[in-house]
Amino acid sequence: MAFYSNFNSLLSISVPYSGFSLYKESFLTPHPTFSLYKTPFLCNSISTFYLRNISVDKTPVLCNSLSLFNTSKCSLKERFYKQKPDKRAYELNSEVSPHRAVSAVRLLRIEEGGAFADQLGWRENEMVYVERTLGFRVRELDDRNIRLVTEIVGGAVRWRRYLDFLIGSLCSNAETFRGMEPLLLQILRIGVYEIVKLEMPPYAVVDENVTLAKNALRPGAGNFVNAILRKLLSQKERNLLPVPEIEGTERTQARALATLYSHPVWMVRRWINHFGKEEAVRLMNWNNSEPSFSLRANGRKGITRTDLVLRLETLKVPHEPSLHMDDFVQVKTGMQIVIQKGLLKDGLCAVQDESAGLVVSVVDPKPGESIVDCCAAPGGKALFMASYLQGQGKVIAIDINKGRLQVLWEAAKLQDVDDVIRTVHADLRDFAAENSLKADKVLLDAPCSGLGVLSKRADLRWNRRLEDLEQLKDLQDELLDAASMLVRPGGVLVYSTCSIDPEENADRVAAFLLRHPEFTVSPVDKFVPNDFVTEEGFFLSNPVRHSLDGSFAARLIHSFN
Ligand SMILES: C[S@@+](CC[C@H](N)C(=O)[O-])C[C@H]1O[C@@H](n2cnc3c(N)ncnc32)[C@H](O)[C@@H]1O
Repeated sequence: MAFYSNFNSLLSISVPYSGFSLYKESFLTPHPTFSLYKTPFLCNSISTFYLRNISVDKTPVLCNSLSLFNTSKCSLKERFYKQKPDKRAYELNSEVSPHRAVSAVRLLRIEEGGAFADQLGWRENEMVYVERTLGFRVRELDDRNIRLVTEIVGGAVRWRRYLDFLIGSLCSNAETFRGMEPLLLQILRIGVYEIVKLEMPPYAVVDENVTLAKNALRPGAGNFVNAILRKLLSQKERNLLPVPEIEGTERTQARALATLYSHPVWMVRRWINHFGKEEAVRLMNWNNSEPSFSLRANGRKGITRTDLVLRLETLKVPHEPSLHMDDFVQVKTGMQIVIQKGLLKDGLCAVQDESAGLVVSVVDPKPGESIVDCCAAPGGKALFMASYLQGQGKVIAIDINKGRLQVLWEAAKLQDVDDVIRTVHADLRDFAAENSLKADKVLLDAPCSGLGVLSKRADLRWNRRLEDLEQLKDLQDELLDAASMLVRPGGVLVYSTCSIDPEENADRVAAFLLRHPEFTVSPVDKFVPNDFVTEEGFFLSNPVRHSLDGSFAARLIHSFN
């Protein structure tokens, strides 16, 4: 049995305080369109929290999962009520440091699945969440504040496991840490990250985070933050910060490394297994470093790399030309300025990692060709391929996700390549079964673990599970089979991922070739620099070796008969 919830409906749930996370997860897993609306409030050890439905469609809410909460200890308002427009004008609180307040709320939303850690810049509606969560207004953020939010949020997400290890070691017992309310934990993570990793002036960090906790929660929360951060400072000043011991069995060593370098244990074990301990540590260091971004000059709009460099110089954005791709420029800092000055909005350039550009080099698109991009959205590679066609030929961009496909289409218009792009909203497997289309070139940029892009996608490491990899492998095989049906005799099939995991890459290609003897490997050495070519003739960019995102591509040729 189900009842229905509308957009913006709120559901309130009261549970024993210590079980907050468990109850919340039990509800959110089967109901992904809900997210935590407000920090839970605590009264007599009962925590009441609100979940908001963010789906625009009516969402069925299953009574089975509701009954999860119907134990003797907890109560649930099994009634939705429409959220009233919030007409309250929140009062300005000028005591609270605005970038810390915004960072804490953004961190909270990332953990609840309502925001992404790789968000650059500022979204107009973000202050609404901040005010609702904190119950007051904070001062306007200037450019420096916005940069700090990006840095603190990215860092606190990357270092989450290590920060929690330190915070846990400073709590009087494990229960105190486990039962901590979410906003309080985020404030502590910010404080610990600022002291330990950013080495910011420590007493200011303590004062500012205590003020935030007092105002956003209650005076007792401020005292708690004060106690934890002061203990941490004292340990740091005496060089006594706890360090996980890397000793014992392979498993315990992997656990300690996972804490020290802040990654999930299963990932560390897998990388030690595939690449060895030293390479795994180098990879984790890369993932924890501040990401740099690359811009691709849009030749279709007549913009050369020299033009782009001139614009970046005028804007005083530090940059370096790419060593591997003629149209690309690396930008270490200052992406905020690039966004604000409209370079992306005007379609003059696009944010694209060189590793993604090199995958397009492996496809080698030429004017007049028909190209199918099987998993095309949000469109980085499809748009770059389209720019090579110079108005002749076509790129058929297929994707199962309508919203992301719309993003691709809007970008195609901005970048002036919409004349050669056609979008198709479909499951590739159905499309291949129902269409007799045969293209010159087919790119399958498959859904993957994304383990090659963890420096840019800071929260991804915490969202991936080992089981996901197994499921992805099956999907990748199915999509490869489907993509192969769209290649003409003598045509090219490129399989790519943004993963460095051999099981998603070379192993998938080997399994495909066993099922499809009509395809053979065409080595990629004619298309990318030798340094990126593996022994089997595949393309592989390695974050540690090339200082780029990790990605993989295999070029396969269909026989003529
Ligand atoms: C790695 S992303 C593609 C990135 C894209 N090529 C780019 O350069 O921006 C994988 C895409 O596969 C799409 N996808 C997943 N399963 C699919 C399916 N069965 N059929 C078509 N697209 C699918 C996802 O929606 C996602 O947009």
